[in-house]
Amino acid sequence: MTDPVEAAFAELATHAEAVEPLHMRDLFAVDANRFERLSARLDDLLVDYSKNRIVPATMDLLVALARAAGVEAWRERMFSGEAINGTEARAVLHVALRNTAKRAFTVGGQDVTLDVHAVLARCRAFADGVRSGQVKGATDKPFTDVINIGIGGSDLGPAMVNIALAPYNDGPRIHYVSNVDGAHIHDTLARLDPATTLVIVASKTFTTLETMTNAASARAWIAEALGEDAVPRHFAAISTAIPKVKAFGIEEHRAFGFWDWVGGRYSVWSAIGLPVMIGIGPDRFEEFLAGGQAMDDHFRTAPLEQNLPVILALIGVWYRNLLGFPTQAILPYDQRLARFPAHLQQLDMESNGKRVRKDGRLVARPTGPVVWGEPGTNGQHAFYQLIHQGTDIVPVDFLVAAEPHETLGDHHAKLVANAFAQAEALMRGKTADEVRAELEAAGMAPDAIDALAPHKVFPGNRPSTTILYRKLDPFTLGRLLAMYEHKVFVEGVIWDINSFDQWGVELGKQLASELLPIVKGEAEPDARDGSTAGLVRHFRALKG
Ligand SMILES: O=P(O)(O)OC[C@H]1O[C@H](O)[C@H](O)[C@@H](O)[C@@H]1O
Repeated sequence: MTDPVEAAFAELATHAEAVEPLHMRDLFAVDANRFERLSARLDDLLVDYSKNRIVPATMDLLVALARAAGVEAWRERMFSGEAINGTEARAVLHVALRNTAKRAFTVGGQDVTLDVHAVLARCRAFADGVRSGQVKGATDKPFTDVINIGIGGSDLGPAMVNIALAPYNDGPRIHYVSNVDGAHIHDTLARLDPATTLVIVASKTFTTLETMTNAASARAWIAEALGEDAVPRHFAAISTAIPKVKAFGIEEHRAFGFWDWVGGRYSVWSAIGLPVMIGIGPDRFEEFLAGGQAMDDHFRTAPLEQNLPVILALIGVWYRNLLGFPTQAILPYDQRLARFPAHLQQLDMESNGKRVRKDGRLVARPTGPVVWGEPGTNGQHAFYQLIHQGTDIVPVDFLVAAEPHETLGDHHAKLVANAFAQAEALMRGKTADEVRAELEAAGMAPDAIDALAPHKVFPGNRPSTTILYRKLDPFTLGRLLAMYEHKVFVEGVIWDINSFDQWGVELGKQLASELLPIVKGEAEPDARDGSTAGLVRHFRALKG
């Protein structure tokens, strides 16, 4: 009997042959309702996917693929706390962290709701204390600055949210140090006064080399300036490994826990969000959580055909597997989403950058794309050339707010006009006839037109999805982030991979610990490969 997923892919492959030659210009011309047919919304949040290389029948076949892959059943398995992260035997329940409606979530038969809300209440009290100045440093001064020391999921999520919600930050300034490169912590500490600085060490495992190295340097900075006794007053920690936190010298009442059923890249909703909470306040942080939950409810209950994360995932699968596009650009026309592409890069590439299926067999087709991006309009003046006229097709997500936070002349209208113009240009393109007519009208000689015209042609038919929302407030940011999390989940289900482990980061860590004594000159590189040995020797010679 044919595998139903393979059968659905086979049908899609036949369909793709019919769709590939079609140009979106013509599809819009013949279907006045294409936008209505190929867009979906959740309240103010609109996903316009009509500028993609699909016809309505494509979505029917893709939804059939999702059903064949068991997306609905897997979704329930996730929400019901089953250990769907098979290689680590863990549940995947970040949705339980944004449970503002206090629904019951269980892991291994245990309701985790009380635990989640107990930690949230402790975070809330601590954040309020720091914000009001009740929680003070060792010299009785309130904290003006907070440094979050973490990396990966313990950095990107909160750092991204902090920038996104800057207009709501009415608390201390929040800084993020992640890289083990001493330049990062050095340049951050150089601007700060230890007497008014709180350091949060954020690490799920509390063993990560970068974080522990930076934490030790920050600890020495505090101890040197204010004395060893000041350390407990200037430190807090967020981790699933509370005994390790205590061993570092951070007191239990300053330690905020989370659980192994929260993946690092999904942890901003947990105590890992504490620096955000200190910045914007606990009430605003709860609005962010509520936004996440609103998207969870939508994802769990909306029919697949109208389900925003499912639609985004299916378009992703269509491009990756049927049309063979290798990357996905995230281009927010919202400057405060500057780190959103980097966060989604970790979310998507660490989750779906997998080559074996859940049962260990090699995957049948390509999995996660390379995810990248920068805010518009900046990217327009940098890399959009390739998106418009390069040889690879790059599917794009544009993110646009209807309302800005500031009323500054016509900045926002210009921003939005550019976003819509890019989507239109990618879709329409510019034909050779149009180019020639334009050049003729400008009075160019026929020979010169012949030479220049090919360079000025835009093939068009380049796909984009536009995500339009009222305003980038905490609630909306929560919805956007949860939407992409579920998108990645759905794609992982279709590809039959485990989206919740990350073994691919381990080998480099292992080799770095072997190479450290060699780099330091305490051991010789003879046993390494020729390149590594050569690099070590040249490095040693250069550093003198
Ligand atoms: O929070 P930590 O345990 O310090 O881990 C920090 C990060 O490093 C790891 O190598 C993983 O790739 C990430 O998923 C994780 O978020």
